[in-house]
Amino acid sequence: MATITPLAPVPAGSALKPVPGDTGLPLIGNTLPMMRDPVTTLRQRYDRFGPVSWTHLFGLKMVQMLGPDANQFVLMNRGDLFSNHQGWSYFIGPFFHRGIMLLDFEEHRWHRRIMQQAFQREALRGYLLRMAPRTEEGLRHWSEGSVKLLPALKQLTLDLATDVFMGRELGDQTDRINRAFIDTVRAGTSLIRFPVPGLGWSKGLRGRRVLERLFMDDIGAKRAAPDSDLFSMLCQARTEDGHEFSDEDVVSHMIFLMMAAHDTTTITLCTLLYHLAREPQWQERLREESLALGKPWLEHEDLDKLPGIGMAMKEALRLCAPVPSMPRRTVKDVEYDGFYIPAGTFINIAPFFTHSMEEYWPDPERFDPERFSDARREDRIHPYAWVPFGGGAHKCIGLHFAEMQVKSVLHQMLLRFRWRVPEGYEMPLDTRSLPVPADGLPVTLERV
Ligand code: HEM
Repeated sequence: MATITPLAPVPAGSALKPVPGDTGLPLIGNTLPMMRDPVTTLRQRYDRFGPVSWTHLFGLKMVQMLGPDANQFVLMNRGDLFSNHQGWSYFIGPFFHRGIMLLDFEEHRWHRRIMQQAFQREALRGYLLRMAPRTEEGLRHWSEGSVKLLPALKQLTLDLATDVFMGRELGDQTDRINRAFIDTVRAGTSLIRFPVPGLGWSKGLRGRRVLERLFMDDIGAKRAAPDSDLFSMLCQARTEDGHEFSDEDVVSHMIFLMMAAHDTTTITLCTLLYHLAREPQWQERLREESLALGKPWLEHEDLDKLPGIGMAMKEALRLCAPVPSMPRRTVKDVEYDGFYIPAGTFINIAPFFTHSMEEYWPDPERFDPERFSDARREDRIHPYAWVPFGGGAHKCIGLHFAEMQVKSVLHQMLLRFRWRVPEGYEMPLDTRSLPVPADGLPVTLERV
């Protein structure tokens, strides 16, 4: 077992403890086990070191702060101790710079107040109205038999995003834009973190340029003829005191938003559909709920009328948090749980891990949506035990959008298809970047 080494000496005379940890392998540290199996790796570290420890990851010295208390401390960020910009930029800065999640403190609050206008209730109602017929059109092309759900759902959510977000069809650009998104997202966890032609980092930079051009080319027309899509909403968004986004801001926010929305909802739908395939009694229960609603499409006022889907979605987000980690960097010396973390340290919190802690979640690997029923509400054990959308100032601004989209797609899937997987099938997860089914999630579809 590797020797335990302190992160940094504590200041003279301080009663604080140094953060314990180990370096892992030369050069790559603990990157590979963390990418291959983050939950087991973090569990081993938690059992060995406790909730705060450091190691080398992705070329950095990084402190893992594990469990709900750490989530709360970091996400609430009292005293502006942690920078989002410095944490996330290391991973995705070249590809998503000036995205709202990469802004800090006063500047972030300024942008968030403007962006909030595009996520008001009325705007959301409009997005759902656009989304529902699009979903139906997409699903109409799905045929019975064997289907890989990951690519099919990715295509569906991208089609939805281009309409609901951009207000237009991509036509023959679809594949190129899809590729650009995948490349920008994947580039963040490249092992080679500089541009080498053909490798991830270069592809990510090229993806960013493709997306910038796509939005910049459209922005004049959008400003001239606004509609109910998100791109228009960002162009029009203005606070009461008259603040609004520049063209460059709108483009950066659109690139970030498309990414933030596209992969996360696809992952949530994959997790849901996987568990519902393994547990047909749950699939039937949700289908009955959707049939009882008696509507082919969901409208905004229907969202709370499907309690089973609501619980199942929460459970899917617990079992597979689409944003598994949230990196930050300390901008001041931090004291946490008696430990000393100096300014300039990269830290990480890990919803993926928190959601699998048996200390908080009985039988954590089991798909059990009833955990979230009024009778049980296991998430109430700690306000930061269930954190798929983060918390504090950077809490996901699109969480209601995500809820709408997942419920809307699932409702239509339930009415149209039954789906199953072979007895004993377990979905392998590719956790190198955001967690996705490594085999594309093959299922058998039959019409209802
Ligand atoms: C199930 C789907 C989703 C999940 C699990 C999710 C998760 C998250 C998480 C964990 C964060 C916080 C990251 C941090 O603090 O470091 C976040 C931020 C954000 N999300 Fe989501 N998200 C989802 C869907 C969406 C959608 C659909 C949109 C847009 C339509 C969106 C837009 C954003 C934005 C703009 C931020 C940054 C907010 C800020 O920094 O102020 N997300 N999301």
